[in-house]
Amino acid sequence: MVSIEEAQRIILEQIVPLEIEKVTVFHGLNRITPEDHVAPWDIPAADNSAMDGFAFLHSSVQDNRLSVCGFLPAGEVRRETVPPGSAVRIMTGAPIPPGCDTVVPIEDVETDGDAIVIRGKVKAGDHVRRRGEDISRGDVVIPTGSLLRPQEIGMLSAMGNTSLAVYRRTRVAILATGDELLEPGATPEPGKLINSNSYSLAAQVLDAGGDPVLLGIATDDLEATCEKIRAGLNADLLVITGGVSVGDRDFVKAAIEELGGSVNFWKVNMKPGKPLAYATLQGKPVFALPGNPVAAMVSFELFVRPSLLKAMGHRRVFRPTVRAVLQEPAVNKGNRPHLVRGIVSQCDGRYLVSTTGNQSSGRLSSLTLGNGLMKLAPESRIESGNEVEVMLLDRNFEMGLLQE
Ligand SMILES: Nc1nc2c(c(=O)[nH]1)N[C@H]1C(S)=C(S)[C@@H](COP(=O)(O)OP(=O)(O)OC[C@H]3O[C@@H](n4cnc5c(N)ncnc54)[C@H](O)[C@@H]3O)O[C@H]1N2
Ligand code: MOO
Repeated sequence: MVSIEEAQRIILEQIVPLEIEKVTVFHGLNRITPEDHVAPWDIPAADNSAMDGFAFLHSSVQDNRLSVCGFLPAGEVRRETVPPGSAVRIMTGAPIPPGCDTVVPIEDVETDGDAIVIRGKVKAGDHVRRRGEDISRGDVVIPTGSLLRPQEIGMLSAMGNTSLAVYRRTRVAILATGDELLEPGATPEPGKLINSNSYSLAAQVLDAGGDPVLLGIATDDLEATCEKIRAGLNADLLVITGGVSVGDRDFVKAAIEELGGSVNFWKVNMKPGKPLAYATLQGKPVFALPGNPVAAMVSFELFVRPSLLKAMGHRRVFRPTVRAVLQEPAVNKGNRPHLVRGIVSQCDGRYLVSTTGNQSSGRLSSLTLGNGLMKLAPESRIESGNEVEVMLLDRNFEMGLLQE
């Protein structure tokens, strides 16, 4: 049995970045750039006005008075020099005309016929945005390995890109196994239950930026399991749930081996998720996750999600962790590290955490009620009021609430 950390190390060592594809700029959102993006020109391209106002030469002002000799909207260029003692009415974004070095906003002047009188103090260079003050030609603006957020998408567009290279999305084939499973839409008869794992896992794949491919359900039969796994081999990575424990009808490991794959390890020292098997089949990583709905999702979080992200070029592949104050005692009587589902909240700048109650790994509501995982060491007890480390599964609880 390997530890969680050892399992992550073995898996992540084998994951290599996927190929690169070209996408339209805004489809690059949340993807990773495999190349440096260098500024092809200065932005702004010229000194320009930051305000709707009047442009003039600061040293030529006498008695705060300037005569107005023209109008310059954004999108136009004035080539004639503005004479000393004169000002041009200029709109935000218009290039500063020759002979000027300063802008005064409209609301800081009084009009007196064809002249303006500046109220208050104006310093030379005020309200002028300098050429290249955003980015300068030749700057590496977005380095290799950067995550493309909306601001990077805007910057790439400003740099003239209409398409760009990103790492391809990981295609993840998802297979559920078990004679007891029905697809959603059916009403469970005695002995049957609905396949929820395929959909929670597909959602986890989407959430990580991957591309899920649903293979359906394999019945508990070696041949049927082999056939379904074969159908998933054109994906980049396979995720199978159920049939990986020691039951008489647990065929997943045997099917992988039958198809020529090799199991790198089986069983991780954790609860839930212990029976996880990690295999390689035709060069593809195969994650055989336990069937219990919580075990499947928690082991996806710990092992599959970081792998997906690494394959898509990400370097930050692990969920954030915070220290939170326990609101009740937490006990792990077992001999495996226990990933206890918790409800994390914030109060007066501190994180608080309580458990989601019954931690059965068949109880999916232990995840729907919460937003974090705390790892309790074997045979340990942590008293209320002590701090524990919690991995945050989402940060929605930190968003500002609408006032009713
Ligand atoms: N004798 C032992 N029995 C079990 C052990 C063990 O060490 N010795 N381990 C237990 C643990 S821990 C887990 S976790 C489960 C995992 O077993 P499998 O991966 O073989 O999963 P199944 O037996 O196929 O299913 C377990 C459970 O989950 C339900 N399930 C399965 N697939 C789905 C799905 N797609 N959607 C929703 N629910 C699903 C299934 O009906 C079972 O109730 O084994 C323990 N047993
Ligand atoms: O470890 Mo199993 O994964 O508890 O349900």
